Amino acid sequence: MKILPGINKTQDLRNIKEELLPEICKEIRDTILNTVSKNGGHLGSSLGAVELITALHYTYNTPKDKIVFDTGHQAYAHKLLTGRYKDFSKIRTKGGISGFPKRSESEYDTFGVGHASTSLSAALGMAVARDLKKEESKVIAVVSDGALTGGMSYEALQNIGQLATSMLVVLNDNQMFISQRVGSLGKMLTRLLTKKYVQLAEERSIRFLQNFSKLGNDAAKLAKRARAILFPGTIFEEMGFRYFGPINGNDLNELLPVLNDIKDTAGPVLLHVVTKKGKGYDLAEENPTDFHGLGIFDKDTGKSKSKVPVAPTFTKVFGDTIVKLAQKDSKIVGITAAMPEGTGLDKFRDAFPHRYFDVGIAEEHGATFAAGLAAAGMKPVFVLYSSFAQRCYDQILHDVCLQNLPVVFALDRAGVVGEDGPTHHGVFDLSFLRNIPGLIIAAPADENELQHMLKTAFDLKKPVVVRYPRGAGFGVEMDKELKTFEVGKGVFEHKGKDVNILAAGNRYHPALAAAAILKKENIDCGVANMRFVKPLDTGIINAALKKTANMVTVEDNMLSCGFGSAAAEYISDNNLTCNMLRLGIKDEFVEHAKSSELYDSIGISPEKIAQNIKIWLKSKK
Ligand SMILES: Cc1ncc(C[n+]2csc(CCOP(=O)(O)OP(=O)(O)O)c2C)c(N)n1
Ligand SMILES: CC(=O)[C@@H](O)[C@H](O)COP(=O)(O)O
Ligand SMILES: [Mg+2]
Repeated sequence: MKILPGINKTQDLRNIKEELLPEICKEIRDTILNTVSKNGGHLGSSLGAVELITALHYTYNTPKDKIVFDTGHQAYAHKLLTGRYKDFSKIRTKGGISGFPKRSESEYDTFGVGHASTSLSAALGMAVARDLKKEESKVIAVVSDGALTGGMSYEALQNIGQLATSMLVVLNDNQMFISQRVGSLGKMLTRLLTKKYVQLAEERSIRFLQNFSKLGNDAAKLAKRARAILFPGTIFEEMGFRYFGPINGNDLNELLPVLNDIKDTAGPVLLHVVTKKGKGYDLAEENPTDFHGLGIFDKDTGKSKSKVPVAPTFTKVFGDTIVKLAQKDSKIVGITAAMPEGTGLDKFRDAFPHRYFDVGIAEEHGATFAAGLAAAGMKPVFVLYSSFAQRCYDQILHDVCLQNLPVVFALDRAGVVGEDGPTHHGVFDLSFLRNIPGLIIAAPADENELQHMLKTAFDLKKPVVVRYPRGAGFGVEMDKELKTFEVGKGVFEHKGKDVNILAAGNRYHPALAAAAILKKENIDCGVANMRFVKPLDTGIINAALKKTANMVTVEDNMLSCGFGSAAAEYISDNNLTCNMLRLGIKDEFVEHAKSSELYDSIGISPEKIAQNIKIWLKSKK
């Protein structure tokens, strides 16, 4: 008889005898593996954090005590222990529970996550609120080694040290990001894991303290400083934390007594736990990058069961093209914020290791680092997911565009991304970038255009954003030779006499399909491939309006301030006569579901574009 299905709230867990916890952890692991193999999702981090999450809920009085997860891709065990066992089979599916902690989903989800490095700030806010309200509760932030590389984490650490309020930071150190860990912080953590080193450093510190004890108060200060040099774990201590660890975070026998011991410690405490990414599933332990986040797969063999796309992904085309361009230009350097595989920059890394930079989960730094490289004559491309580019708005504006520095931003995962949901949809970039003077924003229609657009971006010697979606291309023919597009010029072949669609980026091919549907109903619909959102091809707008006043814009971005808005601004500023329908994302966050389902529900799939146009044209008569 299974125990896990009977746990509906964490008090049920706490009522269970400690000896049964390993069995519960096993059930959690089996459930995670079975479900992720069917639904896809974040496997390795979740498997690695099973004991840690179980021990935290067992020790602390949740939900009164608050656990704040960082990034949230490791929290499946938390979902299973907090009343979502039954819903777990629908995780990441349309209408099902989210893959990330989400406040609207459960009182146990204290803070919504998806983007890294927020846990320390959010947990501090909760701890301070508790103090101000004179309440009694504990606050625990669970942050992994990767998330700790993000700048926000340091901003929070120094503020926590300053405020010195009681809270626990659990550093879940699995020595991995999605890819191999990078950065000097990781090196420091690795040193801490070398037990011999730790013991030696501790002994030396104690001897040092004893030798200087006759110096009174000064000795303590001196000794503290010396300890920081001898025992690097004390970087946290120097920032105002009491540091405990490292302990084995996959061993309940180590976790439970330590958590119990430190539970009531006043002030900021940092507990360093060491876990194994993919724990309990050999294939994931051996290959944590492939099993970080994945689609459906056969759990016996680990082989993907997702349909193999016929066309190359945009990511692959980016990777291949950047290598091609860099072979001819030694000034091209590539930057990623901890996502070499996800962005396709791994190919560039392997070809040009000295021109490749993984800056960690540090998008803000990455953008200004690129600006510095450009200021010194290099040609940087910073490739990142559109939604993570939200992190570096000011760096793009203030450090790159204001100085007109030639940085190419390749924004992968622009538009809806599917099952990761609202934290990850890249549907804001056109809106938040379009207002930056001097920035060129390109939205290639397909994978063939992407390769030409990347060449164009470097040729322009200006700040350029090239945005393209997640997943496979449209299967169009790929030109062998790269060419340069004329900036701000699109393509408008067939001009419709009943209506014209102006399409941005990957909505061009669906718009063509929509026009074909409309043709069957005797509606003559033209389609323009805009290629650039800024500068806008206003010649296309003029040409379209010469044929008919009926104009439709379509984009996989927010309607507010997006591509359609740009067209509307031009029409209004020039007193043009136009009946306009703008298709895109209304003023709400897009939930998780398959991308195809989302295109449909937003109204920008071929069928829905055609249907929307038909209804709209009818309403005009
Ligand atoms: C701001 C931001 N940038 C990038 C990502 C993509 N991302 C998700 S998990 C991850 C690696 C996280 O490493 P770590 O925090 O150590 O957690 P682990 O995967 O090892 O459990 C990255 C880069 C993100 N979620 N948020
Ligand atoms: C948690 C996180 O931010 C990443 O793991 C992200 O989910 C990866 O997305 P892709 O699957 O699109 O690479
Ligand atoms: Mg990690």
